Amino acid sequence: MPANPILRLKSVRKTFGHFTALHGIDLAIEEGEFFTIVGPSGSGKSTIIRLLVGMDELTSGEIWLRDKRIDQIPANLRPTCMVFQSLALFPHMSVGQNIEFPLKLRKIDPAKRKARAIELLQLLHLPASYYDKRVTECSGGERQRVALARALAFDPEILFFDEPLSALDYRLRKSLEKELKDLHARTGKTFVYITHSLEEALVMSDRIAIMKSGRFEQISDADEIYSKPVSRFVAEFMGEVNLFQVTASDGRIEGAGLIAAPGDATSTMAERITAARDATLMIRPEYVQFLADGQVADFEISGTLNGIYALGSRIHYEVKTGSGQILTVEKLREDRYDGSQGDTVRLGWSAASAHVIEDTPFEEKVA
Ligand SMILES: Nc1ncnc2c1ncn2[C@@H]1O[C@H](COP(=O)(O)OP(=O)(O)OP(=O)(O)O)[C@@H](O)[C@H]1O
Repeated sequence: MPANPILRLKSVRKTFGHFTALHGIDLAIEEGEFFTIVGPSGSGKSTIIRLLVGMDELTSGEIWLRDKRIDQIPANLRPTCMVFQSLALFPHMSVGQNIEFPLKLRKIDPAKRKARAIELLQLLHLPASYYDKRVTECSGGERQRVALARALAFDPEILFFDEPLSALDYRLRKSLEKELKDLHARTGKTFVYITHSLEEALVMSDRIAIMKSGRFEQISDADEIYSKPVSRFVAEFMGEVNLFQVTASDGRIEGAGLIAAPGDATSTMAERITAARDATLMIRPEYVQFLADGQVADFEISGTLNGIYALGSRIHYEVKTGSGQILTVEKLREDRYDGSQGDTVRLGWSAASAHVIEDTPFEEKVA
């Protein structure tokens, strides 16, 4: 729970007829944080943003901006700002006029407006000469920057982003991700960003909320979500993963052909597995080793090398176990495993690199 939240959602529910899009969610976002909400299509990301900026009404619950309740305040009076997915720049205006628009609304005099617009162009790495350029003559990436400059000209308390990069090509998206992160650091503003792209979330965010069917499954930093997911859903959403349904009795872990070496390393895990109603052992592909003859590991499993896939700098190996499960092993190109399809292999990993998922859904509690 953040110490100094700028934005708080308390039991926010949203229904459309009989359908519940948000199930009473709680959330607190820290001042100056880059907070990303990520989840599959239809999980409720846009619904949250629409409620936050006032484009739609809550069914029940409250939204607070610092110590002020804002859910009943009309959109145009909320001190927040949204960068739309479709940019909504004024096509008949120049870049400068677009950026200055919010300042003009506030009746700031022309010389000051222009100075601020040029400052913002520079902040967004656009040349000052773009001030007189027509928006229609800008590229897609440049328009995104102009839209961001205009959003910053509003000087909002919080900037909301609704998938602003989704329409751009891969290279441009990658470079704008880094620029947005950098912009966040330079402005010190609070950014709330929604995306269905996990990669985007990982590159930019201080914290990530994973959404599923109108609820948050987990809210944490990227590292924790990746290495300690609270559910199978989060584990799989965060990338390639090997999962084993396991049970434990008398300190021994069993399941799906796994061999767990008894001892200190696995006994704490065994206790957690015994206590859990439904436990899954998780190991990411990059932590799995091909074991040499005589080599031992905390966890071991045998199988047949089923496929080898070169992915540029990395190689993925698919191994089929005795129970028919397909496991993935990832190696860097320089650490490639020297084997061929059809080989019998032994895989192993340490208890420290594995994680037990107790499959209890997570809800952040807000005081
Ligand atoms: N006006 C509406 N009337 C009825 N159902 C709606 C309405 N708006 C959203 N929904 C439903 O609410 C759920 C959440 O929608 P939302 O747009 O928030 O999802 P999302 O996570 O943003 O998805 P995407 O990534 O596809 O944009 C979906 O099942 C959607 O069909």
